[in-house]
Amino acid sequence: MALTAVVRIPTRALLRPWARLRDSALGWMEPVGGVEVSTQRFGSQRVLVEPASAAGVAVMTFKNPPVNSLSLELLTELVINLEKLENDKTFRGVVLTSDCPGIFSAGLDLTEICGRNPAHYAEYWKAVQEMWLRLYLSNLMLVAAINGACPAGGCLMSLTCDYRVMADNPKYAIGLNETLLGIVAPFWFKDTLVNTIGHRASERALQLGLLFPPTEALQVGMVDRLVPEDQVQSTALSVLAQWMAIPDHARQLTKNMMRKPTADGLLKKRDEDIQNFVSFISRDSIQKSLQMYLAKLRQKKG
Ligand SMILES: CCCCCCCC/C=C\CC(=O)SCCNC(=O)CCNC(=O)[C@H](O)C(C)(C)COP(=O)(O)OP(=O)(O)OC[C@H]1O[C@@H](n2cnc3c(N)ncnc32)[C@H](O)[C@@H]1OP(=O)(O)O
Repeated sequence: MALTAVVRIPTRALLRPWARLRDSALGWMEPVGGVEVSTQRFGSQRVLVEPASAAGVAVMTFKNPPVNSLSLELLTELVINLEKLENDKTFRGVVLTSDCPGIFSAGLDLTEICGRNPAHYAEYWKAVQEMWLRLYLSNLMLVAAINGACPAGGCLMSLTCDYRVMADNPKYAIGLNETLLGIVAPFWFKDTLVNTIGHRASERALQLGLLFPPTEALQVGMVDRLVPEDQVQSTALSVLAQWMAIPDHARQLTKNMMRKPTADGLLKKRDEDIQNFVSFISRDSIQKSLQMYLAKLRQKKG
């Protein structure tokens, strides 16, 4: 469709920005009693979903350049697209990957947690929680095709998947590096890591903010397989093909049995976790650390 084409947006979507994002993210723009707007205003989508050639499988590609940072918009689109895939019973498995060369995701968008107000921090953190809960408890089989750097929130996102394939390129690294920024990975980040690589390895990795190159990530169990860069997505798809042989109901119940207690840890105290985040991130000392870190990232080029 040409960028200037006119579509009708339902009035409810104009009244509620969240609904508008929903509609634009998924192309659910129904031609019912609204006002006309140009699609140009909704042109760039941050999460692409394409059916793969194998039946029942989709590829979800994050497209939020330059580094796929987890902005509020990206998080929102991700959750909405996942929900849409879950509701469409033809899909059983999804590969999560990135469209940004050399970067899977740079993690939380630092501009969302730096220099904003408490209400924004609360809204943002709720969206981060939602992303984690939805991915971690998804009934779908999720395979991360990690085709680039994967720090912090990017690593968390990949850890919610059922299997991780990473590009065997020593330039890339994966890990929860929060302490290097002077911040602390929350308990549910920690729990997700412990469930993946065990307690001792997590303790060391979290305290030191370790970013593992691919070979070490494989050794510690943070990723399941390394392949040449150009085979990451095809390998993820073939892993999914193997998982598809398992009856869904048995696999889903097993996944839920393994993960629900961890998710319940957050579900029981979501509001408290938001309050803790807001008061932690609003501290002057934390804001200073984040500003310095962002400035360092920006200076790299100069
Ligand atoms: C009690 C409860 C307490 C709770 C505490 C809070 C818990 C918070 C939990 C999670 C934290 C996070 O996820 S924080 C994010 C951490 N992420 C990182 O440390 C990664 C930072 N980025 C990089 O290392 C690199 O950018 C890269 C390896 C991902 C890519 O390198 P490359 O050289 O290709 O690109 P640049 O570094 O030049 O970056 C390009 C451009 O993007 C900006 N950028 C990078 N990362 C982020 C980010 N995470 N958020 C926002 N913006 C980012 C970077 O500044 C450059 O911008 P400019 O083009 O303007 O210079």
